[in-house]
Amino acid sequence: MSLSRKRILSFSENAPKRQVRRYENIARLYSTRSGQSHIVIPRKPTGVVIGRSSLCDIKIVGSDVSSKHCQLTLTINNSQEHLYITDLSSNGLYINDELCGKGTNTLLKSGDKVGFAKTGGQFIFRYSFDEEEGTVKTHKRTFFDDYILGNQLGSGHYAVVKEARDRTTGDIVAVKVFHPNKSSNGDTNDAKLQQEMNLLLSINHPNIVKFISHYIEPLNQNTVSTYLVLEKMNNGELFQRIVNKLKLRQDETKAIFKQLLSGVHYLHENNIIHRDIKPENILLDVTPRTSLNEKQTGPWDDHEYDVKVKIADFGLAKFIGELKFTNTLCGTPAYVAPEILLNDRNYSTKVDLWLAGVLLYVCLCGFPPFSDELAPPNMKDQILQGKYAFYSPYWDDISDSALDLISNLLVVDARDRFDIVRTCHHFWFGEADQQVRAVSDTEEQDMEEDVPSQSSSQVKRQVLRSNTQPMTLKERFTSELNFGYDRSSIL
Ligand SMILES: Nc1ncnc2c1ncn2[C@@H]1O[C@H](COP(=O)(O)OP(=O)(O)OP(=O)(O)O)[C@@H](O)[C@H]1O
Repeated sequence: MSLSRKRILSFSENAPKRQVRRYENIARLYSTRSGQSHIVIPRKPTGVVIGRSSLCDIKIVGSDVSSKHCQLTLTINNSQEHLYITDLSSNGLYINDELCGKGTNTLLKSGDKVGFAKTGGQFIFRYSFDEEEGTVKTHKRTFFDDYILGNQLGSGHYAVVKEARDRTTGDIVAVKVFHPNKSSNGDTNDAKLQQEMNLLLSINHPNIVKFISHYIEPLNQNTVSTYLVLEKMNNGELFQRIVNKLKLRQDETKAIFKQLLSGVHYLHENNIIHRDIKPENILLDVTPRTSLNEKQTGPWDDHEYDVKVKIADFGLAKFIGELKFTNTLCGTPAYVAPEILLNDRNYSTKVDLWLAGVLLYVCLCGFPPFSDELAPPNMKDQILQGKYAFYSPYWDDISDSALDLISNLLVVDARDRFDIVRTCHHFWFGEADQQVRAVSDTEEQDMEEDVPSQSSSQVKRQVLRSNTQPMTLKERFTSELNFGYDRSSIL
């Protein structure tokens, strides 16, 4: 008889007066020491206690093992069984060489190393359904089955973002780990959510950060953590590019916007409204130039061969809840469309065009069109009234056609605002980059001919009040750094 069989017997023998009940196995602990027996864990609904006492369900030996060292508890989450291990010991329970701490609950994953104090031995934990072929029950793969988590890339309001490596392909991805949420109870909303997730998973466009997969991992009996696996972008955010350069050239902005609007168009065709387009959510992948003779794909910096622009964070409300998402948007209103501020539930895809207008303004002059420095009125009222201007000297060298486009995007009444198709076809995009790069007298003449007279009346060039000074993104970023960096409060 094998030693592991003996362990099962010791489990059954602990209930001599009751009917001996045999439970199916749920997992095994494989000893890392040769000669030491493995432990078989039964699927006992009331939990399994492991310790030195013969009253335990599973008895283990070791001078510093506590009489009740730990308890394993079975939970079912999203139709999936998991075991939690609770540390009851005085001398320590170790998971993956880390001390758990008395009273703590830890979710066990296949491959975890479990140590019982110093003398109780070390074991590798595996769920039975991970290793038994032909069983009816299939173990839904967990995030940790598929990926190895790496360094943190950053953090936002709702999540931390980490790098991870695909265990099978070796591909590097970005993983958004959302702050823990209450676990669901499998109601009909789950089916709807799953449907919406499937739509997000099907989104495939060169200017949208690819959504690869998602996992809902239980943290304990009541909470879950969602892992969103995303294509990893390698060169940071548009935000940082604007901060580094103070503002972007017109030709560069145009090349970035052509890509960005192509992504927005695709989202709108799929009935997805982003609602949070801002420089932090536009990520970049830069391919360096191999030599200065290599022809660039666009008006990029000298060392850059190509800059790919991708929109991140679409469909976020699905993961964090509609109310929380809208509240967060309205908490940092520089980029919020008026209809969202007014809590109009009938908002449309036009919301994203307002945001594109704000972003275009920021790219070209380096500061946002609505801010408290420009008060009165306060920022919220500036947005609700559509009160902004193209201040001299910041906008002096920017072509009228760019101003015309912004004027057609920052329109409070969404019905009168440009939609994505009109925006993509705006004549600013047709202007030759060469002309825009260095504004010349000839160019100004050419553009005057281009600009329809009706649009030029909307262009509001204005001289700033003498006591007003708009703060650039860079100045906001630097001053926030001095007071402890919370980027979410910058814009
Ligand atoms: N797919 C990705 N590839 C590489 N880095 C990413 C990716 N997604 C997010 N990041 C980085 O992770 C950090 C946090 O991103 P996250 O989206 O959580 O926050 P945010 O968009 O900056 O703010 P919030 O979500 O609060 O609006 C950012 O610095 C972002 O650049």
